Amino acid sequence: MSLSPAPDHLDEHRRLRVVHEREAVDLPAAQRAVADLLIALGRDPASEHLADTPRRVARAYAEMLTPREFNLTTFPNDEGYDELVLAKSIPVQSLCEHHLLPFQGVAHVGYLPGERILGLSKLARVVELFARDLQVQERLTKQVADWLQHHLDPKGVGVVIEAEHLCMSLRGVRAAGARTVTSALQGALREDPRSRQEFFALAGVNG
Ligand SMILES: Nc1nc2c(ncn2[C@@H]2O[C@H](COP(=O)(O)OP(=O)(O)OP(=O)(O)O)[C@@H](O)[C@H]2O)c(=O)[nH]1
Ligand SMILES: [Zn+2]
Repeated sequence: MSLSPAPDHLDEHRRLRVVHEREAVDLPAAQRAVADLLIALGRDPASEHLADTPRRVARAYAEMLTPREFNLTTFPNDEGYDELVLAKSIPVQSLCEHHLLPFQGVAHVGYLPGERILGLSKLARVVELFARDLQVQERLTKQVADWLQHHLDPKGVGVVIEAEHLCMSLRGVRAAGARTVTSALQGALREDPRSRQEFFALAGVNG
């Protein structure tokens, strides 16, 4: 068996440019708002220590809320691979929409291929596409599963996210170390108990 794809095979690679459709962050307005917040917190934004803080914070939020663009590259599933493909422990960093504090952890994203298989890195890119937003973990989990089902049209999709929310560890209930687990399933992983169990076993979660 040759490891290099035949030239006509290369032509069948399909790329879909994925860009996010969210409103761009208004940096000057965000900067003014951070300066106002510092004043409200009893701090002096004109002091030498804090002079650059509004600009830094505005840029930090803009970065955390802006996913990178990417190509969704798929390949024909010529060998008819029909077992699970699972990317485990993809880092997830997002912002809780209630407190604007980070939540972070890992995502396990799997699918049962149909006609096409996906470039492996794209599973992590899809997680980032939805994580760089103001989120709740449940919505993030479901958006990743629904998007993959829609764009890849596999036989099934499974997503598990395990994350620690800083709003639950630094403040409020102060339950440091508590991790929240959410899952979203589509297609055969949702309908077929054996596939579902296999997905949760491979992801390391008791389904
Ligand atoms: N379901 C869900 N809740 C979240 C998520 N992130 C944060 N929360 C919760 O959102 C809730 C907001 O509750 P509120 O009572 O309005 O806010 P709060 O007074 O700051 O709540 P405490 O955190 O309990 O002090 C809290 O229970 C948070 O733990 C998430 O991703 N999913
Ligand atoms: Zn929160």
